[in-house]
Amino acid sequence: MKIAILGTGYVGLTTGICLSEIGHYVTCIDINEQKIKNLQVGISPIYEPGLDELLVKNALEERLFFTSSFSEGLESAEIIIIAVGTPQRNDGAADLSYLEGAAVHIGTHIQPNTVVVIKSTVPVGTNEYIKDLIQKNCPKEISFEIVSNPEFLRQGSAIKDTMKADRIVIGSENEQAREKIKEMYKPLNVPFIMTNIRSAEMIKYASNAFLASKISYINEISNLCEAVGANVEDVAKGMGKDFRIGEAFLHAGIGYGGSCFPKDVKALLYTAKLNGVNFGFLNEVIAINDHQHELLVEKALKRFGSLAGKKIALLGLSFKPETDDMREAPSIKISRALLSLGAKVSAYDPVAIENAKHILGETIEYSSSVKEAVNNADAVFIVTEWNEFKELDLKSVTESMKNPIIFDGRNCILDSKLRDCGTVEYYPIGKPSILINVM
Ligand SMILES: NC(=O)c1ccc[n+]([C@@H]2O[C@H](COP(=O)([O-])OP(=O)(O)OC[C@H]3O[C@@H](n4cnc5c(N)ncnc54)[C@H](O)[C@@H]3O)[C@@H](O)[C@H]2O)c1
Ligand SMILES: O=c1ccn([C@@H]2O[C@H](COP(=O)(O)OP(=O)(O)O[C@H]3O[C@H](CO)[C@@H](O)[C@H](O)[C@H]3O)[C@@H](O)[C@H]2O)c(=O)[nH]1
Repeated sequence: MKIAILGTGYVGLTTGICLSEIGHYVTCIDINEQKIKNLQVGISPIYEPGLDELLVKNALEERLFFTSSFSEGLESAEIIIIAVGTPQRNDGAADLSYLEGAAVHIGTHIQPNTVVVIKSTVPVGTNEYIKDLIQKNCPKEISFEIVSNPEFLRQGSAIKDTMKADRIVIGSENEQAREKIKEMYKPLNVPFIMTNIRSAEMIKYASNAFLASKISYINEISNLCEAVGANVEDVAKGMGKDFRIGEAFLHAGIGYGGSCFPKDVKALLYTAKLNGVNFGFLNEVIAINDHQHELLVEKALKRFGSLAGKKIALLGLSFKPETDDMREAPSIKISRALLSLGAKVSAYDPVAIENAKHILGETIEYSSSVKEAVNNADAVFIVTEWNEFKELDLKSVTESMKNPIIFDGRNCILDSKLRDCGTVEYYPIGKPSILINVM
């Protein structure tokens, strides 16, 4: 099939790669000309292990193309997928302006009998609104259908999540359009969930808000564990083995971040408010998460009394491992809080430093290795659970620090590693601190 995708962000690009990988001819279009120029020579705007190789492979096999020309990209497309951003507005609602821009371009170039798919995360009612907008921008009356097909991939494992998805949700009011989208995904051999358009739109927000709630729940349990001397990891394991609860998304830590959970929980809350439904539960989910972001600084203040003049080494900047994405990363709030308390911050991340510089500028120091970041530090904060940090030679880390003190925001250091490292003070989340003094 010939498919056009609008947007070459995480979703547009990885969807384009996967659809071409299963044999379709895909043209990705973006208004950002520099992104397109880079993609045309095989340079990806995002980091994910294995993504560059697949990008180049599919481009060389002439099934994956990039253009900033809408006429070229939309010409002869049987299916047009919209994967543009829907960021958060100041009032919490989803900003639909990129979608509205996409509708104008599609209206101008769409051919009869095309199926337009909205993959961007959009509030209930948006598919109908965008269909009308496309129609209004068509030079003449044209017959086309709209399908809601929300995306559930995670950053860092987007290709795998798409190729081996748990389900594909197709929301449509039209039998032929639904069958066409089923056909497009058929080679993936993934279960389909067929709904009407509004339910498909709601499934996406309900899923993200549920996962965010699960994280806030275990984080609040972890705070209680600390207060009563229990271990949240054992508690999560004991809970998760019950198949009705499940083990996933029960890792306590410094709260969720990223380009989706924060904005999508707020957008669902906004939809509830708009429709007169009191969804106060979500306010608690957000409040717990905001507090978790402050936890490492709170713990350090308790330990040191004052952080003025202290050097804190931040290990990890991206909002999660295997991505260079800094959107809503807890490291941003943590850095700013430390700076406001007079501390110096020295940060290391395997891939996110360039993106972090766009947000934090030169307010913090950037190190090119863990060794450089921790040198003479008063404390280490582990902010992102990169494998590199799990595998650290802790003895050499603590020996080069001024004080061998570690605040682990992701509980990623094994007890056995701590026992082998000599003198250390280790403060995890939701479980007892470990204080080892071999002197
Ligand atoms: N990032 C994720 O992991 C993820 C997962 C599932 C769903 N989503 C949802 O998918 C959507 C896209 O997310 P993202 O992270 O890929 O976004 P992004 O902001 O990283 O990328 C969006 C891209 O769309 C381009 N764009 C804007 N207007 C355009 C237009 N009119 N025509 C063509 N291109 C245009 C931008 O230049 C940008 O490159 C959002 O609604 C998001 O909530 C994201
Ligand atoms: O047990 C857990 C699991 C995750 N997180 C945090 O939650 C955030 C989000 O993690 P994850 O869900 O793995 O990453 P995303 O790439 O943001 O993916 C989410 O958001 C996407 C965009 O909507 C959806 O498509 C995915 O299904 C959904 O998992 C990160 O800050 C994680 O550190 C925890 O704190 N504890």
